[in-house]
Amino acid sequence: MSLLEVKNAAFAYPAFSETFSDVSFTVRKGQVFTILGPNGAGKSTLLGCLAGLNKLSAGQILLGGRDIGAMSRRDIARLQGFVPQTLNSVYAYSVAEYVVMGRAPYISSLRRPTKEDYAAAFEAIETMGVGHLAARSFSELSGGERQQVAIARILVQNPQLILLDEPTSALDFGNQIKVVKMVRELSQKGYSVIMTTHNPDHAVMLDDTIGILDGGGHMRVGTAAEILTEECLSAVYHTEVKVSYVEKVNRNACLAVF
Ligand SMILES: Nc1ncnc2c1ncn2[C@@H]1O[C@H](COP(=O)(O)OP(=O)(O)OP(=O)(O)O)[C@@H](O)[C@H]1O
Repeated sequence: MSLLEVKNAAFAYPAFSETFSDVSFTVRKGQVFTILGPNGAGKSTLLGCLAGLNKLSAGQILLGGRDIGAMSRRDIARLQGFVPQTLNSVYAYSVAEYVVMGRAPYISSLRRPTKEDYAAAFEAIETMGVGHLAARSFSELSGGERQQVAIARILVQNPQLILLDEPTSALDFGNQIKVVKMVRELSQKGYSVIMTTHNPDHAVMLDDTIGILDGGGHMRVGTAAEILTEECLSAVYHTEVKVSYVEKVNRNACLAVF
């Protein structure tokens, strides 16, 4: 059984025409599914549907075999962690307090986080290389630092499926690659990951399944070799793209003609 099954999904914001329709794909344990597509194509909206936050107008999403529309937030959170694109914090939580909240699906409302919960939080903070930020206030962090801390919180939540909405958007060149490598490592450990990105090279590096939204509400699903072609990328991004093998890095690179 697939961990996630998306069947003929469609979504429309109230009073708007459909953002996307007839989107179908499955994600199994350990699989990375990268979502590409131009600005406004519906990547974040689709991720919101997969997280159970946006209600489909047609079709069905099954998480662990259950219709996500019929699941409680707590049940969803035990299986799935979501890092949205914008990370606001109204309260002045420290990074450690923010990350330990990832344990919430396992802590009853009457219990405070234990030493073990904090130990798991500090381990995740170290894994993300942000140990130096542990005592800082989350609301004072830069956008990129918040993204890294938010991923640490998801690691503490220990879900089977991790949804990352543009996890590299605010990151410098080195930290982008660090996050892409971490996604690959998570999949090797058996986590399933769905992430959106504006950089097709990230999909090349992850070399797994890709769904590309075309800006007209349709999603094409396939392997990196099937989707990351000059024809497909040039058509979807409305700019001439060349895909070239680069021996020095031993992979294809997607290059915009300038
Ligand atoms: N709350 C809303 N009400 C109405 N329309 C919305 C709402 N949120 C988003 N949209 C519209 O839905 C479409 C898809 O938006 P979405 O944010 O999902 O795109 P995206 O592919 O994630 O874009 P980007 O790459 O720019 O982040 C856009 O046309 C956007 O303007």
